[in-house]
Amino acid sequence: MKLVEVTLRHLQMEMKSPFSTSFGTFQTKDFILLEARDEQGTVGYGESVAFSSPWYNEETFKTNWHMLEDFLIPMLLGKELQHPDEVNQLFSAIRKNNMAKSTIEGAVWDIYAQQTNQSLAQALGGTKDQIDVGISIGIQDSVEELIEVVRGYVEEGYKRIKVKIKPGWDVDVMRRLREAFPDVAIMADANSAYRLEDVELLKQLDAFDLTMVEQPLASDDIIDHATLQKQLSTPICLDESIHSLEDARKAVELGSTKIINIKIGRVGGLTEAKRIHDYCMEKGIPVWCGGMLEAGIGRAHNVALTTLPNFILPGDTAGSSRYWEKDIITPEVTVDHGVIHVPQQAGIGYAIDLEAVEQYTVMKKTYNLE
Ligand SMILES: O=C(O)CCC(=O)C1=CC=C[C@@H](O)[C@@H]1C(=O)O
Ligand SMILES: [Mg+2]
Repeated sequence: MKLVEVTLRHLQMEMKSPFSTSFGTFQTKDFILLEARDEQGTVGYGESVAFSSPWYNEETFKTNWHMLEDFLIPMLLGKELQHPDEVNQLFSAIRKNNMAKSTIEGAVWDIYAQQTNQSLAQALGGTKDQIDVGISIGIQDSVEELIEVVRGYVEEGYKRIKVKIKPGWDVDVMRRLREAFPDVAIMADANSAYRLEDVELLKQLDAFDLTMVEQPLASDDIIDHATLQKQLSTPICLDESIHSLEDARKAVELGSTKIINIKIGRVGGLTEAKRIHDYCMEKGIPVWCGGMLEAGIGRAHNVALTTLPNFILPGDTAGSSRYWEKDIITPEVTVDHGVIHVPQQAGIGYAIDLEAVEQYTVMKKTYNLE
């Protein structure tokens, strides 16, 4: 496999409804869709999950474009590859910039799966033909509104409900949610909104039988989460703190986390995501696939990854229609009573919808061998 042409597109899509977290509200998604073609003419797609501003991590739409244009595409164009894992090795010479790396690595995995005539799920070692999924709900204007939104998704059959918490929107909200839904799997995502000094408040969450509390402390912390976990009965799940297999190993060895939210972009691609999955399976640490409000290509990669056996907790891969009036893939990702049926075709199993892509394209640039 040898990439001979890569096209970057700036796509702009409006979310059906704004998504609010402890860091602010998200409505318009500006992101990079990457199309790679190899010498046999096979085309693969990757999607950058970097947001326009660096609120989730240090990467942005613009830093990703710069890294792809000036470093990552030139490193891969014309390079003979036997397996997508080689991309992870090649990119180890570049510090961080995981979401940029993941964008092109995902396209290489897509090409590889097509050329070996297997689904991306099979190429990754996936074992499931359907996956359980949950849904992540942003901060609402009132608890009453949150309860109604949750009720709708519970009735749709989503297997787990994730809600955002932050100081002033936490214990009372979770108590009222648990009272309204005594038997539903509920988790909370704090996006680093708390400090170790908030331990007494966070301990109050133990009363609500949450499946986990995600990333309560600083986004680059592992030590304080270990101290906090010793005082909480609710399992801590790390998201932002885990950028690599090494981070996962340190967090598990220190007891900082009992569950890991794997996001392909955050860890630099599917190869590293699989390595973290395999390590966690060996250590008895369950994982699930987080979401970054992806469009259809990123969503398709999440579906494939979630077929690996240690993805035993429902992830955040809700259906396309939850986010977009019209997604960039056909068919769209659909959820059937909390279950996604995994496509078995070669590659990602969803076709690109070029009409929708053109509709959302702000600009594009093609890079090929000189
Ligand atoms: O894609 C989805 O539906 C999940 C989105 C989601 O919960 C998040 C996306 C990005 C940052 C956070 O707000 C949050 C997360 O941390 O998991
Ligand atoms: Mg999170």
